[in-house]
Amino acid sequence: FYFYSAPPSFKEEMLRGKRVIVTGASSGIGEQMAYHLARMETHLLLTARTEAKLQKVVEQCLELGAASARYISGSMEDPSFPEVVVREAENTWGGLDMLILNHIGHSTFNYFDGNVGHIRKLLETNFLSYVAMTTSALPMLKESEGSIVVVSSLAGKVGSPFAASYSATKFALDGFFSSLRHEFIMDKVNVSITLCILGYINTESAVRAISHVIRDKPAPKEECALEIVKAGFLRQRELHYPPWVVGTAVLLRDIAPEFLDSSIRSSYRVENLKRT
Ligand SMILES: NC(=O)C1=CN([C@@H]2O[C@H](COP(=O)(O)OP(=O)(O)OC[C@H]3O[C@@H](n4cnc5c(N)ncnc54)[C@H](OP(=O)(O)O)[C@@H]3O)[C@@H](O)[C@H]2O)C=CC1
Ligand SMILES: CC(C)CCC[C@@H](C)[C@H]1CC[C@H]2[C@@H]3C(=O)C=C4C[C@@H](O)CC[C@]4(C)[C@H]3CC[C@]12C
Repeated sequence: FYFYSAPPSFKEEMLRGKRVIVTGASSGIGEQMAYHLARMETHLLLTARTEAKLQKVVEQCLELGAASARYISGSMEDPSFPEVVVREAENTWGGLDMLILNHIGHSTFNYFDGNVGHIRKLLETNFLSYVAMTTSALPMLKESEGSIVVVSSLAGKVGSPFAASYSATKFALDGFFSSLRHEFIMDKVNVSITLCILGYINTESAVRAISHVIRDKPAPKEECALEIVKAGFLRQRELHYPPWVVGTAVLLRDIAPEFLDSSIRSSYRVENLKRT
C-alpha cells in the first residue's frame, strides 16, 4: 500500500522548459518517454547508436511540441561516450534538470553460455556508463536540484532464468544507486534518484526475445514510459510497473522466496527455447 497509494498530483505543465537527457531513446520505452516529454514542452537531448532512428524521433518530438530537441549518437560500450553526452548538454543548455538512464546493450535470452567477456562488455554498457553519466552530470543536477531516473527491471530485484548476465547488471544498478541515494540525503544533496522496476513490456526487442517462451501478456510501452517520467519528476524512490505484477513479486521475494522461484520457473515454456 505504501508504494502504490496515490502519489502527489502530477501536472504536465510542471515539466515545461525542463532540460532532459534520455538515453536509449531511438526505440522502445526510451522513444516513448521522448514523445511524452516533447508533449510536455521540455528541452530534449536524445542518445543511442543509430543516427537514422534518432533523427526521426527528434523530428517527431519537434512536431509534438518539444521546446527543443537534438540528438547525439554513439555507443555506451565506449567508456568515453557518457561524458561526451553530458558535455553536449552543458554546452547547449548550461545546465540539466533530469537525467534518464534507460539504454541497454544487446543480450540473448538463453542459458548462460560461460561467456565472461560478454558480461564484462554488458557491465560497461548497462552499469558503468550509468555511473559515468551520473558522475559527469552531478554538478549540473546539484545546481538545478534535479533528478536521476534509472530504468531497471524485475530481473534486477529477483533472479530469473535465461537472463543471468543482464540480471547481474541490473542488480548492480540497485546496489550503486540505492547507496548513492543514502549519501545524497546524508550530505544534503537535493538530487532525487528514482529506480524503475519494470516487468515485461511490449517493446519490439523484448517481444522478439521472449514471446515464444513467456505466456504472459506484456504491458504497454506508452503507459510505462509515462509512469517513468511521472515517478522521476515526483522524485519517487522506486517505481513498480506494472504495479500488481512487480509489487507481488517483490513482496514474495522476501516472504516466500521458494514459492516465487517456482512460479517464475513455471511461467516459462522451456521447450520453446533453442539451446545455442
Ligand atoms: N521491454 C521489457 O520487457 C523490459 C525493459 N526493461 C528496461 O527498459 C529499458 C528499455 O528497454 P526497451 O525499450 O525494451 O529496449 P529497446 O531494445 O527497445 O531499446 C534499447 C535502446 O538502447 C539503445 N542501445 C542499444 N545498445 C546501445 C549501446 N551500445 N550504446 C548506446 N545505446 C544503445 C538502442 O538504440 P541503438 O540500437 O540505436 O543504439 C535503443 O534506443 C532498459 O533499461 C530495459 O532493461 C526492463 C524490464 C522489462
Ligand atoms: C512473477 C514472474 C512471473 C515474473 C517474471 C518476470 C520476467 C518474465 C520478466 C521481467 C523482466 C524481463 C526481462 C527484462 O527486464 C528485459 C529484457 C531485455 C530484452 O531485450 C529481452 C527480454 C528481457 C530479458 C526480459 C525477459 C523477461 C523478464 C525477465
